[in-house]
Amino acid sequence: MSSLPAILVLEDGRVFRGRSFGAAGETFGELVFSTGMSGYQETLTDPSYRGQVVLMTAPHIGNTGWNDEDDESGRIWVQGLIVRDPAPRPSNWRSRRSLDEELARQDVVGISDIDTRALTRHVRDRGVMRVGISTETQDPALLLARVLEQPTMAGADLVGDVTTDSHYLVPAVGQRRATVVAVDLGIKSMTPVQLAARGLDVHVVPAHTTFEQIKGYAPDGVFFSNGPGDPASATGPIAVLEEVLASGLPYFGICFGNQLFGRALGLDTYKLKFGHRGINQPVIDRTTGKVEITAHNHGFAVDAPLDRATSTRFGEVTVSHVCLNDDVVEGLELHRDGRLLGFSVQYHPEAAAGPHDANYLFDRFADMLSAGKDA
Ligand SMILES: NC(=O)CC[C@H](N)C(=O)O
Repeated sequence: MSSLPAILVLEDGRVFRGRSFGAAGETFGELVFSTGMSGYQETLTDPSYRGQVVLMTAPHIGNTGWNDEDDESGRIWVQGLIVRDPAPRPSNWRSRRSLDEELARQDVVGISDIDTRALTRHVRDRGVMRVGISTETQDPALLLARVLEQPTMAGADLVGDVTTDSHYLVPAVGQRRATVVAVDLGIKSMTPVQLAARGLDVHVVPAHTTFEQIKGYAPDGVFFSNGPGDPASATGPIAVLEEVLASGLPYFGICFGNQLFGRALGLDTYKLKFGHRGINQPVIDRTTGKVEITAHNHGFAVDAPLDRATSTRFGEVTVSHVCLNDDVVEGLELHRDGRLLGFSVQYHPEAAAGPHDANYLFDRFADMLSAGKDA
């Protein structure tokens, strides 16, 4: 493992010193923390982390190395990784190489030997902010000047960086029940697999696909995925979603897809102080009163009244799910003429690593699409 010294500078001038981990060099992004005790490989390969430097609050990271199965996409997307204690020797039957080696192989700069508890508490007090990590300079003032030149996450339009170049089909497993177009705003590999497992033919399409092109696949419903950046900046996909809703096609959205649903319905989105990132967040389903333990990765949220429905030009919107930690909106439902037309969640029913409490949402969507076909 490399023993180069490295420094970390926050945009408010706070400095931490550690050691180089993964690739040497310099990197910048928005510093966010994830509280998952496991799942670092899935976190690093989640396209929603584009533009962000991730701090893992679990102190020992890399224990199970890096395998060939758990990636959520084709590469690591985080701008950088901050850990306390990297595992010097991975131990797992699936491990192919160490986390340190994989970071270096993909040229991702990391830093270890950081007091991650102090840094997390700082971010929790002051809010998320830009950060720089460097092995190239040990001068905090120099690095700080470069941190302050970086773009902020508020206003960031990053979907174009992560979306697929072209259409692909994930065919239904078993008997085909219906067809869905899944708009890839940064989709994770498990999501089409979960949909296909429920008998749906899944046409995954690039983020810039028009409504006319979507209709060309003759879908029974439309899905919008998770994704990076500020939902307010995704004006193209929001306009397409408005056309989808006007057409009456059933809709399901996850995370970014929940935020864009909110915006298409005329609700606002806002930036959270430090976001939700982890795999044990309690969320209440307000229809059933049941609590789900869920995986989260979001820095923005939908602003909607919890206590009443909102009338929109597409129908009545209600908040279906709420986070029990802080009352943040975690799900929306749209009803028109007494019928459920669309729903979305801010958290991740496809969670990996993570609990599977929310898996039923994929069943709900598949049932909705096949019911629409029979009607
Ligand atoms: N996982 C996601 O889809 C994240 C959505 C959005 N980029 C946010 O940070 O809130």
